[in-house]
Amino acid sequence: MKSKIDVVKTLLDALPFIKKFSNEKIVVKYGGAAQTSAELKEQFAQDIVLLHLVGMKPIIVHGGGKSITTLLADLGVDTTFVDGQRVTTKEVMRIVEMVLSGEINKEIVSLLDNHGTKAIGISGKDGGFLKGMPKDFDNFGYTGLIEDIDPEIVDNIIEDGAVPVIAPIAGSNIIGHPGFNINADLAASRIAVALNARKVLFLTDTPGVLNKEMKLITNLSIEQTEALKDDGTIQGGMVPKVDACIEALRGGVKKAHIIDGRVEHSLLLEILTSSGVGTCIEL
Ligand SMILES: Nc1ncnc2c1ncn2[C@@H]1O[C@H](COP(=O)(O)OP(=O)(O)O)[C@@H](O)[C@H]1O
Ligand SMILES: CC(=O)N[C@@H](CCC(=O)OP(=O)(O)O)C(=O)O
Repeated sequence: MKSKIDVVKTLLDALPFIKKFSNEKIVVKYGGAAQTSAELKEQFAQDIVLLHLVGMKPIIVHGGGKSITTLLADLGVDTTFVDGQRVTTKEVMRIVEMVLSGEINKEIVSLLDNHGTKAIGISGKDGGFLKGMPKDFDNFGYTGLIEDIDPEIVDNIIEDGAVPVIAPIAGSNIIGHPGFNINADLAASRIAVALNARKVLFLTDTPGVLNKEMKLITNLSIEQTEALKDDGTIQGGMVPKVDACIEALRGGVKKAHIIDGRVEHSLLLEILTSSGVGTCIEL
């Protein structure tokens, strides 16, 4: 058991990190793969509440790919992925919006609320936050890219002392358009850049970026990351994730981390300790 002085030391160890990141915006991409158990979800909420209470400005962008795939299967609707991105028919788009905006977004908001932090859930359709455009309509349908961001609604939520919780769906300027399904990793990086975030963290279901021997790579430059994509070491869902890290870094975010959302309190370990966890990508 820890002695009382050990407890104090743990708190003091966190002090430089609290000073460094206090008042800074930190975008946390909470992937569907890291939302697997009720216990992990609770711990994630506690981590966000603590970061918020010590003065940081966490912004959550969530995924939910696994839940979307499960509901589509339950409904007997086929779904396919190309390079880690879902092909989104009009029918799939309805389910994507139900799961992301209707279910997961509100679940995260309630969790944060239950732990004592005011949270406001929106999708990119709210307040004209994200405007999308087709990635490649013929091959991907309503899967989109972000064309434009108006950060005002999120800045207002932060100013109001709440944590923004964002579902990665973009609106359209065309009347009656169903909107766009945006890969949550790519949404997180664009949002991090537009909001001048200091850091972006991606919580997922692997220890970080793994090499061909399945060992964790703790630090990567952009060039090294591109090389791992080119030689096929990085595949599937990790492709949009590292693309998102690179986009965030090129847009001025100082560090991008890919960390294991299955590890207890991985967010606090990464942000408030010197040991860090997962893969850190920087310029
Ligand atoms: N080099 C790699 N290192 C780690 N994971 C990889 C790598 N290449 C492919 N992957 C895959 O990427 C997955 C993470 O992406 P994804 O399933 O989309 O997660 P999330 O729902 O968190 O966005 C991992 O579970 C793993 O199967
Ligand atoms: C275009 C595209 O692929 N959109 C994703 C959106 C959710 C997501 O990105 O969820 P994860 O972060 O849990 O993978 C999808 O439909 O699954």
